[in-house]
Amino acid sequence: MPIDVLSVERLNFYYNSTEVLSGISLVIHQGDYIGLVGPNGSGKTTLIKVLLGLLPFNHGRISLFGQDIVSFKEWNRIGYLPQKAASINPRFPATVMEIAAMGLLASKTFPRYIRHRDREIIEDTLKSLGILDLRNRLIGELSGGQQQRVLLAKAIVGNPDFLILDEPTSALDPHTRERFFDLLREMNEQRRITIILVTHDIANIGRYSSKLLYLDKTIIFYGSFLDFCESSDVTRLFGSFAQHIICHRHDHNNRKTG
Ligand SMILES: Nc1ncnc2c1ncn2[C@@H]1O[C@H](COP(=O)(O)OP(=O)(O)OP(=O)(O)O)[C@@H](O)[C@H]1O
Repeated sequence: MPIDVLSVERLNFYYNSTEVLSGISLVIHQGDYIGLVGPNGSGKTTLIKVLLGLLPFNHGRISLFGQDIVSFKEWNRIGYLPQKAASINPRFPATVMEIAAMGLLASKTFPRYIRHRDREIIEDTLKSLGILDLRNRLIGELSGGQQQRVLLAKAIVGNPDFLILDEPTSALDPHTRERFFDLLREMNEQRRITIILVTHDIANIGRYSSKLLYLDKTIIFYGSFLDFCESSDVTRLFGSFAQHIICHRHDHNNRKTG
């Protein structure tokens, strides 16, 4: 039986005494591509940080690749792009190539140095994100969108099994955004990489992901787009307008591609 990429049982998380995540239970399978949506302050980033072991949770249980998070060590299997990619120290003395290389070094056992083949992999990744020509520039000298692409390169260069992206396209121009989503689709469909994508772009989310996770402190909806679009519970909860916005684009894309 295949091992679940992620399993969460009855998770609760508090900041001080304020409950931010309540009774979260979910299972993510290999190859799932999940759009994580919800209003501002609904706990999306907090959930991601808890899943990455960056915040200690109060109650519940989390397993990654079948192992309890408490003893999990294979963090190199997970690529992560944090939300505030643009808040880079302008004096950070690393080039684009060096930042991207960090994502590859994390997955290496000793000796940890970059070989010729690694350099090719890094350059291919930079090229796929349209930033190969920036490879020798210092990260602090780049624009917000360029910096975001560099951090994306770092997150995906090690070919992770599980990719978690917190609003990855907020600083990208439309052309780069489309290229980026094509790249994610290829990683998901051809390499079966599991993806969680946090986004506020609900009008387009159905074009990219296969499942929707709607969070508002607790899970409001988690399932396929088909279920979301056909559910009368969803209509009651979100209103037919919001449901239509999400489902219309999904239908449109299915017709286009299918
Ligand atoms: N370090 C912190 N200390 C205390 N409260 C926090 C902290 N970080 C976030 N919160 C609170 O936790 C709640 C969830 O925040 P979180 O950033 O997870 O939401 P989000 O869904 O990612 O929001 P957004 O869509 O605006 O990015 C909010 O009420 C926020 O104010």
